[in-house]
Amino acid sequence: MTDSSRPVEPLYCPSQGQECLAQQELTALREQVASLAEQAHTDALTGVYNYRHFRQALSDEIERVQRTGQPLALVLADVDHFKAFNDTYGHEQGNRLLKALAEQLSCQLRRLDVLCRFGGEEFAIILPGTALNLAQTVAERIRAHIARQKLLDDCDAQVSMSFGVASFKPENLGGVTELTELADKQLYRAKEQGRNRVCVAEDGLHKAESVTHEEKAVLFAMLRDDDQDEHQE
Ligand SMILES: Nc1nc2c(ncn2[C@@H]2O[C@H](COP(=O)(O)OP(=O)(O)OP(=O)(O)O)[C@@H](O)[C@H]2O)c(=O)[nH]1
Repeated sequence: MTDSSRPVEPLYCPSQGQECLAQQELTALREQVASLAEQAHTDALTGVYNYRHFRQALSDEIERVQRTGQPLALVLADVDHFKAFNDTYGHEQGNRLLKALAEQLSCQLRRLDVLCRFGGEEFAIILPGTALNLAQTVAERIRAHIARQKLLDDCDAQVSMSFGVASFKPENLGGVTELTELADKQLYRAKEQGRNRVCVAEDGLHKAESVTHEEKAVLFAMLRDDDQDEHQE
């Protein structure tokens, strides 16, 4: 049943007031969409970028390296003995520590660097246009900064972080996963060697672990030749 006494509102009224209202609604909607998009890329606890954003940003940067030949470095940073911190001071205080660390890391970086929470107590820092030796210097500076910082007003715990650094070169095969693994290996070494230190994937490691397209083609040709020789014998 319809209420015939109620005036039917047109979907669109070309009077100025209606247009204004529609414009306001559109603006509000756009803001909501932008805010949702931002949330999808932000870590809720620390406010830095999340893992999803990390993979996207690193992939974009690798593509840029392949186009421009500019250097690119990745740093993985992990809080030392964070479980012990949580056990001693509580999970909430652990959360506050992660927030404080994200702030300290971020204030040590340039605007174009990308700081992300990689997961748990681990952060990733993408350093565009940065060669390996410079990335090592940056990681070392951050390490020293964190180690001497009083991170929480109400807690005297001394906190340190370990760092793994790797760089991407256009001649390397692989992408996001391979570069992340390289940095992660170095982070593991830093932990093994006693923590609160920076370990770096030497250039030699890149070259030894990667094979160019040309080298691959030669290797396959050699294998095919061997195969044919075996069949002929
Ligand atoms: N408070 C808090 N704790 C977290 C969060 N994410 C992960 N953790 C804790 O971080 C701890 C990480 O422990 P481990 O992986 O053993 O590492 P660790 O104690 O830092 O030891 P090393 O890395 O070897 O120095 C675990 O106890 C997790 O529960 C978080 O968002 N908040």
